Amino acid sequence: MKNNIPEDGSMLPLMEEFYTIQGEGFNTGKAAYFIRLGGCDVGCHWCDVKESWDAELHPLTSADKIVENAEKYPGKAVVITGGEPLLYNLDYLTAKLKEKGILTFIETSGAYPISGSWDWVCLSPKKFKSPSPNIAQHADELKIIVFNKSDFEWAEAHARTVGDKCKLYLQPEWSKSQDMLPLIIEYVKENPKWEISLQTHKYLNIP
Ligand SMILES: C[S@@+](CC[C@H](N)C(=O)[O-])C[C@H]1O[C@@H](n2cnc3c(N)ncnc32)[C@H](O)[C@@H]1O
Ligand SMILES: Nc1nc2[nH]cc(C(=O)O)c2c(=O)[nH]1
Ligand code: SF4
Ligand SMILES: [Mg+2]
Repeated sequence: MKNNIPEDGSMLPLMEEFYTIQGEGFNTGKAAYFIRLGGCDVGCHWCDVKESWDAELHPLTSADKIVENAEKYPGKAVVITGGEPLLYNLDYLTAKLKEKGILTFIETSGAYPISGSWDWVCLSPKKFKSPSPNIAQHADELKIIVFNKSDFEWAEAHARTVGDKCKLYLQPEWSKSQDMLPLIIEYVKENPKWEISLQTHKYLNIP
């Protein structure tokens, strides 16, 4: 029990859940049910969901209830995000989802050790709190947020930590997109192992 949150993952602080289209990265364009867990201590100054940071503001919800909600939708994939979802033990939630034939995708900074059983791991490491040891080996996708020029070198350092099959994405920080996109475009043309990821849901005006 940490802050009244059971460590077996049976109850999780749920900020919001919504059925939408994955807007970012490899799975862009696919229908998915998003489960956003509250709590994050990474502290990215440009984070687009700062309301998620304080776990205590988000009601503890049973993992069974979350699965029951996810099951109602025709899209058979969930994205577990936050906040930082790996603050919690996700073994129980992901096992139940998979029992129901639902694909499990995660969005994580990697700041905490991996738990859960995943069909797709998007690792988006942050300068503000380094990824935990070995998490890079689990990444199917490395998604680096580009806030300034120095982030390209930082991206390459992280690319050296992931496996050969890991997809590599550069995603502009939303408020810096205008300035960073021309640099990202040139970078990808010169270094085609990288691809561009955009937050397409923000252009589409969907959650
Ligand atoms: C809000 S985070 C939650 C999951 C996890 N804490 C993480 O950072 O990966 C979801 C995704 O949004 C990205 N993101 C957050 N704020 C952003 C911003 N202002 N511009 C672009 N991407 C952003 C993160 O890097 C991450 O890939
Ligand atoms: N449509 C949509 N796609 C997303 N991909 C990652 C998101 C996130 O906040 O984790 C996100 C989100 O908030 N909405
Ligand atoms: S790690 Fe993710 S949720 Fe936490 S502050 Fe950074 S972008 Fe926001
Ligand atoms: Mg988002």
